[in-house]
Amino acid sequence: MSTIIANQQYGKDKVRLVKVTRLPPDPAAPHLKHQIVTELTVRVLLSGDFDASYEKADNSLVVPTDTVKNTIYILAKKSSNPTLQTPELFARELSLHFLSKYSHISSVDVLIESHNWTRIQTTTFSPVSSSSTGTAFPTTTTTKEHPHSFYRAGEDKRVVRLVGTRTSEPGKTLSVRYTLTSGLKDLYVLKTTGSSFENFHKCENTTLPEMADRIFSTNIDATWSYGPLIETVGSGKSHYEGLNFDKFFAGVKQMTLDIFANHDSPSVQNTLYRIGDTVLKCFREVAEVSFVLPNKHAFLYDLERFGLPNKGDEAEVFYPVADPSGYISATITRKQAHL
Ligand SMILES: O=c1[nH]c(=O)c2[nH]c(=O)[nH]c2[nH]1
Repeated sequence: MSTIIANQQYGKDKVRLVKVTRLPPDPAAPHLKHQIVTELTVRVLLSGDFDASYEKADNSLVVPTDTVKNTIYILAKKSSNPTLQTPELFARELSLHFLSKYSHISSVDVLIESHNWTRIQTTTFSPVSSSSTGTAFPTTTTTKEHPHSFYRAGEDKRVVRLVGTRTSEPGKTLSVRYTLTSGLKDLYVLKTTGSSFENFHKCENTTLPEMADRIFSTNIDATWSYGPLIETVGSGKSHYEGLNFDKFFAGVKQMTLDIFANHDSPSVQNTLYRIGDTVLKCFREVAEVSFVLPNKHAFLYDLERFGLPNKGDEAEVFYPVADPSGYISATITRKQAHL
């Protein structure tokens, strides 16, 4: 006989949902329909007393993955964070729902990706005629946020992974220990200078030249965690309450962009470290932060063959390659004071 020892989880993956929130009309412009949109991709995996379903084909305790999917949509409708714009809060609602409704579930693993729908700024164009040519050039006059139209600003996503584990006896007041990481994914950035890679290790296998100036392009994944989070339902005691997740997300994204842009990078490794160090200095609540920064290479195209200079200060034409890329990652935390 065999036995299950790990990874006993099942549930629904890639559940896609869009939620539209209708805001109350503005008395000054009641005809405008002010709305908010949130698009999420959700995975919910359950663990618990399910060995019999794997080992004995006994489905009596198996909450169908179809029910899991329905529950995601039902809670999206009923959420007390109605816009779903803070995915950490929706993840907690999902986790608490499954743990409180099904006493044989011991742990709920929720993964949410929130897609980057950004409100469109519309502009009123006033055509201006050029006196010499008579051509009409559009010049902008006013810009305003559109009440209900959005564009996908990028493939970057806000991500949350929450594992809620029951710490109380089934049937008693529910206490939960959460492991929570927030993050951002696929933040694709590029700088055309202000990046170098020099004085690296060399051996007979090395062909890479010293690079005093290069393109730096990467697709950033960052995740950060908050230390232990514990909640006893109904007690008013929850570590979750005091955390401003939107502030952390906006802050980490902005710090990442600022340091990427402003720091003269001697290597991807050092830029990664500087971003992490800044996040930990600015946000005491963040216990550790992890990054994955693929180094997406763009090589100089050899135009010398055609008598065209394309090196050093005259380097202008490059060819970006999808594969292979460098892969630079690290998890960073505060140094412990020595006792
Ligand atoms: O920033 C870099 N780090 C590396 O480790 C590396 N290796 C490489 O070939 N190019 C680069 N660039």
